[in-house]
Amino acid sequence: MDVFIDLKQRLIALDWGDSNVMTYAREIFLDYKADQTKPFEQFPVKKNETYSRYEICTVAEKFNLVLNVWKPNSSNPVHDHSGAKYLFKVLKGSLTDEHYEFDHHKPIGQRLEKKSAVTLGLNGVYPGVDFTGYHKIFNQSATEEAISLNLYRPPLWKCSVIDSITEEPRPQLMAFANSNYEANANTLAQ
Ligand SMILES: N[C@@H](CS(=O)O)C(=O)O
Ligand SMILES: [Fe+2]
Repeated sequence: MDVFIDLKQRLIALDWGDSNVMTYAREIFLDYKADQTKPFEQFPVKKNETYSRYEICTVAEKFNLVLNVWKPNSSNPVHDHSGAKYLFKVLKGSLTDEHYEFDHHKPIGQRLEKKSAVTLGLNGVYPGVDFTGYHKIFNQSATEEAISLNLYRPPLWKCSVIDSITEEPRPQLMAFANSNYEANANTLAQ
């Protein structure tokens, strides 16, 4: 069952050349309601991972849609999106997004400065559409898994992670827990 088919079709129908497209995508995200009848069992956190990424849809040069499934008490490292803008919606549990400023010229221990934080509950949608800096997302719950649906424009496939010890940016390629999800944008377009 493709629980995201309607959402994908609405996103694909947008004009991705329009500079306001993320605002329209945000409206679509606000409209979309998580179905609470256990539709996410097909997306477990993989063994040895604290969170797993599932590719839901990629439309080259336009956007990609990624489902992130977070174990209790888990976080990703502070990272950027290589210039891609993003949005996300909480489909299960609650998640916090912290934004940081990274200054390579400062001494280690002071290079990352927390600028803001937002915590979103079920069906909460990230409030911005323009942020392209450094951030991390985490699940503060000690007991509950959390799930977010993240949208990136253009598609996110690499980022820079700030190493927690050296505080140097380290390039990283995004790996997906599903390598050939059946319902990609090409399938939809046919
Ligand atoms: N791009 C992040 C998820 S989010 O922070 O946008 C990751 O894969 O860890
Ligand atoms: Fe991110």
